Amino acid sequence: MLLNLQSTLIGELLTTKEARRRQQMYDKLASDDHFSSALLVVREHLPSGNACLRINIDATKAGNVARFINHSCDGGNLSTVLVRSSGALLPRLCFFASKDIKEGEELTFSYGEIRVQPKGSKCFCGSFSCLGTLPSEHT
Ligand SMILES: C[S@@+](CC[C@H](N)C(=O)[O-])C[C@H]1O[C@@H](n2cnc3c(N)ncnc32)[C@H](O)[C@@H]1O
Repeated sequence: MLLNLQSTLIGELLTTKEARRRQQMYDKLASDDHFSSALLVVREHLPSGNACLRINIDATKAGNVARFINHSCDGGNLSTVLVRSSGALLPRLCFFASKDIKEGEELTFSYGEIRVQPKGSKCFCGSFSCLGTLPSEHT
């Protein structure tokens, strides 16, 4: 069976100041193996490369099923797209299947390319292109 998947990430919308505060707190808690955060910083870029929009979505405490999607270094089987609906102040971060997904297959996407903490949290994506650590950026 092939899935036709479309989902939106729901979570708290944070100011950048609050996102930075929480990220520091989550990094400390991450030393405990049982803690997992779901704070995503989405940046939209102009063709010049400059960021023109930043959205901080924290689904750690309140969110929907999309908060359980793990990272894969090979890009996974989902793509993220910012979708704008007329009348909405902010775009929504939506996930679309980027390839055929078999029943029971784990849903994954790439959390990003940058790793500012080379000895950061270990990545267990298991893909051939796994870099060994999860993506990390200065928030
Ligand atoms: C959005 S949550 C994903 C769901 C999470 N695994 C859970 O069970 O709640 C993001 C967190 O999951 C963990 N995670 C996601 N992808 C991972 C991977 N490839 N390897 C190791 N941990 C991962 C990290 O702790 C990360 O901060």
